[in-house]
Amino acid sequence: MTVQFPFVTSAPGKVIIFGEHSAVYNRPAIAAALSLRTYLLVTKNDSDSEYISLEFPDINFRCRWKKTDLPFHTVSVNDAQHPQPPEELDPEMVNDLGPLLSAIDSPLHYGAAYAFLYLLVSLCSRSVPGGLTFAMRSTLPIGAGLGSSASMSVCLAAAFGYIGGHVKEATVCRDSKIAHDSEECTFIDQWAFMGEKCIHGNPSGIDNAVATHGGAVMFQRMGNSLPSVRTAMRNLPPMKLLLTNTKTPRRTATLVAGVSKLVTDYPKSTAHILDAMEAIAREAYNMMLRPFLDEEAKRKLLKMIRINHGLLVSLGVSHPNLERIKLYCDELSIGETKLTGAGGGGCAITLLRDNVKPEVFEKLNKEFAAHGFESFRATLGGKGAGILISNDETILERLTVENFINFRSRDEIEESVGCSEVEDWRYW
Ligand SMILES: Nc1ncnc2c1ncn2[C@@H]1O[C@H](COP(=O)(O)OP(=O)(O)O)[C@@H](O)[C@H]1O
Ligand SMILES: C[C@@](O)(CCOP(=O)(O)O)CC(=O)O
Ligand SMILES: [Mg+2]
Repeated sequence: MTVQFPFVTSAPGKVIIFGEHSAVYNRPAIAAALSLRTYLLVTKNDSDSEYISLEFPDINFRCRWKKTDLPFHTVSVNDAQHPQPPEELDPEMVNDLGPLLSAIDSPLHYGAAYAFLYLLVSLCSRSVPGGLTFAMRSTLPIGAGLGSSASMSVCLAAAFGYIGGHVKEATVCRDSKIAHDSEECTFIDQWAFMGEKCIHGNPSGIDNAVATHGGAVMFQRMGNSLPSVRTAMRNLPPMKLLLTNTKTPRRTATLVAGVSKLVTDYPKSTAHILDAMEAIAREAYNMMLRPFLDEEAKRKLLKMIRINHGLLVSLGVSHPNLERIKLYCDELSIGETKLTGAGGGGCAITLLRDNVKPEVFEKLNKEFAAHGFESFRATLGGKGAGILISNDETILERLTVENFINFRSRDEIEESVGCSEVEDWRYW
């Protein structure tokens, strides 16, 4: 299989509707892909063939490594087989990557570089061409609970899987159905999970599953040695969701570690909290299987959002700014609010009641603007991992590192290379 450069891979972010954090403790959770996505451009420059470079302007980070310094010797290559991800990060590889990462002092940069190198060395052998540059841009807010880390890991796993010859070029075009499944998807999903491990230690796998397969899922991790269960929810009933970003930065790694400590220190009481979260996710799943929600179902779903948020508060993962959003939405009676993703800042979702008057939203937006919060309506259940390989001159002109670095807004990214704008995108 010949690899054609340049190419772009892409994957969506996600919204967890029920079950964040409890998902890490093998409880079911419900999440859907989001219309905001990450794009990874891969270009080849033959005059710079000793190096592999990354350009991650979203986090103000660029770095490059000599190809001969990469620890390819830690991977045993069997050309007849595609590499299988280990249960845990490989200790030898982790050890050998240490010196390549030691000069990086920001945890944001460190996590991104660690996932990048781990997946590069695992999926591309020594024969990886030198002179490659990987430029990443995201239309998602980063570190805000919408799964930017998983969409990044999926883009990396897909790109390295394609370069390493483990993932065939995708063929499914734009109009075919969402929540796609294939051998390639399974491979990308499993390796993206390793990327998530590099970034936040103990992921459940729900974010990479949604970013790979798209659509909406009920997901349950079954422990380290058993495969997770992923049930596609094909007809998510229409739900009016408002997403609000507190813009308060936080790291998933810190919040997941905080909950882990609480679960260790208070095993009995936290077990009840996690059980309650499981019950909510299961009840919500049964309700969300219906093609539409009657009044009674809507009322119940609103209450479940409220209960789930309360349980997350008790795990210590809310933040005063998330509570402010909840307070304003409660005061104006526009719906029920819960944090989404790891919490501690980042985003809240509000399930809106019907018939909220436009002037009420105006009032709410003024309150939010005064605090620097940003609200947007989300489209849920979009496409999963995709690849753009094109021979069209007008598209090729856009696929330059410089162009990727200089995009100034979400709209510019979407208009230039976006999945919703460019016809040539294909999905695995
Ligand atoms: N576009 C991007 N460019 C570079 N790194 C990214 C990008 N998106 C995500 N990351 C990595 O993922 C981390 C954020 O992951 P995380 O804390 O799990 O938050 P979330 O997944 O909710 O956005 C960042 O610190 C960075 O290391
Ligand atoms: C808290 C958790 O449930 C979701 C984290 O999502 P995010 O990184 O905040 O987008 C962790 C996980 O499931 O891996
Ligand atoms: Mg994340």
